[in-house]
Amino acid sequence: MALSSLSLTQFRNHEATRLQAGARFNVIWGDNGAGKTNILEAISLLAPGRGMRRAAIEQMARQQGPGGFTVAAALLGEDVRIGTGTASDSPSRRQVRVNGAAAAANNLADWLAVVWLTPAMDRLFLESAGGRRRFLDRLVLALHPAHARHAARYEAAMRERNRLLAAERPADPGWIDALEARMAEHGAAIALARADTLDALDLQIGALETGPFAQPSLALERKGPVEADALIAALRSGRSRDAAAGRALAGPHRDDLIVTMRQKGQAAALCSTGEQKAMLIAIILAHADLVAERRGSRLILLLDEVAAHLDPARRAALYEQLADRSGQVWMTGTDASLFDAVPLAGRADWCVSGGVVAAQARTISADQ
Ligand SMILES: Nc1ncnc2c1ncn2[C@@H]1O[C@H](COP(=O)(O)OP(=O)(O)OP(=O)(O)O)[C@@H](O)[C@H]1O
Repeated sequence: MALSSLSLTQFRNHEATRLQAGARFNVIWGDNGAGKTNILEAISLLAPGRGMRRAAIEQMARQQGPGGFTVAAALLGEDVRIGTGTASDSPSRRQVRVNGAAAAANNLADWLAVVWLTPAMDRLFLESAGGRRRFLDRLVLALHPAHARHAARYEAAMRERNRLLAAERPADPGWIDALEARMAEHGAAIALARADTLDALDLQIGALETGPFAQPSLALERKGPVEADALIAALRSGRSRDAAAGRALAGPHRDDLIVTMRQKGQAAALCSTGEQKAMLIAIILAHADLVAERRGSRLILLLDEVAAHLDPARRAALYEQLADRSGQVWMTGTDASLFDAVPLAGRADWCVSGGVVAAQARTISADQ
C-alpha cells in the first residue's frame, strides 16, 4: 500500500499539484500556511472517513476556483487509480472513484490504509473520548477493512433509533426492535474488531524496540455489553432512559481507549507532552508492523509536524525506526534541515509555497 503519484486539483490552496511519490519517504517543507498539511489531508481522504482534519467536505474546494475538487492517486505496483472529490454543482456530496468507476467511500479501505499523527493529536489524551475512539478506529480499519461499513451501519441505525425515541408520537416498537437488532449485529462486530486490534497491538508494543520512546499499554473502557444478544437486551431495557437522554447510553459508540505509560504505570493524560507524543509514535510503529504481518503490506503514515516536536535524539530514533520498516511515509515540517537524517533511498523532497509545490534535489545542510 503506497502511492506512486498524487494529484490535487482545486483542493484547498492547491490549484493543480502533481507529485511523483518516493516509494519510502516523502518530505514536504515550507513556511506556515504554505499548503503542506493540505497535501497530507488530501491523502487522508483517499481512505474512508472525514480525513485527518475532520473538516466539512464543502470547505475543501479552492475558494478562488470554479467549485469542486479532485484528489487522485495511482497505487504503487498495482494497476489501480483511486480518487475522491466533489462536483461544483454538489459541493457537499463526496464522490469516490476506483479505476474510473463510482464506488462507495468505505470501499477505499480495501485499497489503502492510512494512519496519521497531527499537532491536534497532542491533546488526544486530554480531551474527550471521541478523538481517542476515532484514533483507535483508524488503527482497527487498517486491520479490518469491514470496520468502516460496520461503523457506518451501526451509526445509521443508532441515529434512526434516537430520532424515533425522541419523536412525539410513539414509534412502531417492531421498527425500534429491528433498529436495535441492527445496532447489536454491527456493534458486536465493532467490539470484536477493536478487541482483536488492541490485544494484538498491546503484544506488538511489548515486542517493540522503543529506544528512547515511552512504551504505552492499551486497554478499552467499554460502555455496554459486547455480545449481540446482551447489547440488544441493554438497548431494549434502556429505551426510556435513552429517550430522556436524547441518545443511546450503552454501546460501542461510547467506548474509550485507555493508554498508560508502562515504565511509570501512569495514565497518559498525566504524562508530559513529549511522553504522550512518544507513546503515540510507539503505537503507530507497532501498528505498522502488525498491519504488515497481517495484511502482507505496509500502510501509509502521515506525520504532520512530528519531526519539529522531537529532540534531535528522538528524531534520529524515529527515522531509524521508519527506515527499518518498508512502508511509505509522508512528513511535513517548516525547515528542510529537520529531515537531514532521513535516508535518501526511495526519498522525494518538495518545497511548498502558496499552494505551489516544487520538487527539490536533496541537499545536505552544513551542520550534518
Ligand atoms: N478551501 C480553501 N481554498 C483556498 N485556500 C485554502 C482553503 N482551505 C485552506 N486554505 C489555505 O490553506 C493554507 C493552509 O494550508 P496548510 O494547513 O496546508 O498549511 P501548512 O503548510 O501545513 O502550514 P503550518 O506550517 O502553519 O501548519 C492557509 O493559507 C489557508 O488559508
